[in-house]
Amino acid sequence: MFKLLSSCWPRVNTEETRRNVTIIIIGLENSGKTVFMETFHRVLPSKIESCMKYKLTTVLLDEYEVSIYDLNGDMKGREIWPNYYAQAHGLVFVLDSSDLGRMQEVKITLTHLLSDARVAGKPILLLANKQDKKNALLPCDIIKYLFLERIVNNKSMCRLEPCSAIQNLQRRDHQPVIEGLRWLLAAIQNKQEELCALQQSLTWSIPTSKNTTGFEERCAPDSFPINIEMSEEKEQPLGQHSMEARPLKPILQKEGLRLRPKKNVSVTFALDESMEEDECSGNSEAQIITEPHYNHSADFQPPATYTDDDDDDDDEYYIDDDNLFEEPSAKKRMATWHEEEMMLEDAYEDIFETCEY
Ligand SMILES: Nc1nc2c(ncn2[C@@H]2O[C@H](COP(=O)(O)OP(=O)(O)OP(=O)(O)O)[C@@H](O)[C@H]2O)c(=O)[nH]1
Ligand SMILES: [Mg+2]
Repeated sequence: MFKLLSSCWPRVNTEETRRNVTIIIIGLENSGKTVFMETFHRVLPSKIESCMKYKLTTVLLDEYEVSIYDLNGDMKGREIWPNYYAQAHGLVFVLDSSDLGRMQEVKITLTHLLSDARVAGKPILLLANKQDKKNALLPCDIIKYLFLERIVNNKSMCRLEPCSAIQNLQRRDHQPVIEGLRWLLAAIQNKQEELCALQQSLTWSIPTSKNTTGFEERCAPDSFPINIEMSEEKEQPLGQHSMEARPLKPILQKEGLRLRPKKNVSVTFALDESMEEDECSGNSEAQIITEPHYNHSADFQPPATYTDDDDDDDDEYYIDDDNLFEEPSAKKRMATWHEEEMMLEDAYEDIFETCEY
């Protein structure tokens, strides 16, 4: 049934030391998932297998052997996604940043996804694709539109990576998406113990090729050379500890609390307890972020002041505490939304009626 489309797998002496990781790449149809897979296939040593329901690409990146299932995003395809949740160690969710009309659908789909027990606790990389398009939303806008702070309401680590699959392919600048993948792998490794415990507690089957090992094997010390010693605490049934809804504090990866207005930056969400002291120094910023400030009207009010603390004209801004995700460019864009804004305002009303946090 499986058709081997290509095989350019290099012989690696370190094969036995590679860590096997399974990832699913999902998102609405037309968001660009398959183009990303082409990128991975082009720039990384890889092999592809495909069948009617999915395309499996296995790539080598650093010390990892990563099996990535590219699942269709149409309604029929989405019905099949859950079959893969338990198998996946982490998720890539691709969204079309330029498709304002479908942001509500993205939000509902993401909310549904993240509330699934088989997904809870697993790291998720959000690729905010099609940033090459004129009307593409910036990360700060997307965070607001999707209520990301709230829907990533479990122990999941979440990174939002603005990117363009097409531009990546054309310019051969694959850095953002490869770096995003590296982040996901590192986050998976950090969560590995917990993920194994989660997988063992859930029994789901997934179609696998004869070349793909099952999750149990992947979790075995032989195939995942990290020495796993399950403490009694880790072996406790999951659900109370790891899936508990907790407030999240967004942090800006590497940039601290500094934003460059013209630059698209990655944004990582982390749990309170996983934040380092210096990542939320002063605490006041994070405190304000977790306050319930996503009320309907406030979201669309023009952002307040931005202050450039230094006089060096370096075009960087320190952002007021209560506007962490506002950038001047986003501010300008928000001011010019018309029909789309109205539509999304309606969507927000729906969301507030249906979502409990
Ligand atoms: N402008 C632009 N177009 C893109 C980008 N990425 C993908 N596309 C286009 O979006 C369309 C859909 O891309 P696919 O990769 O097939 O989308 P998909 O998410 O795999 O869709 P399904 O398989 O149907 O779920 C194609 O016409 C791509 O050329 C991008 O970064 N910028
Ligand atoms: Mg596709």
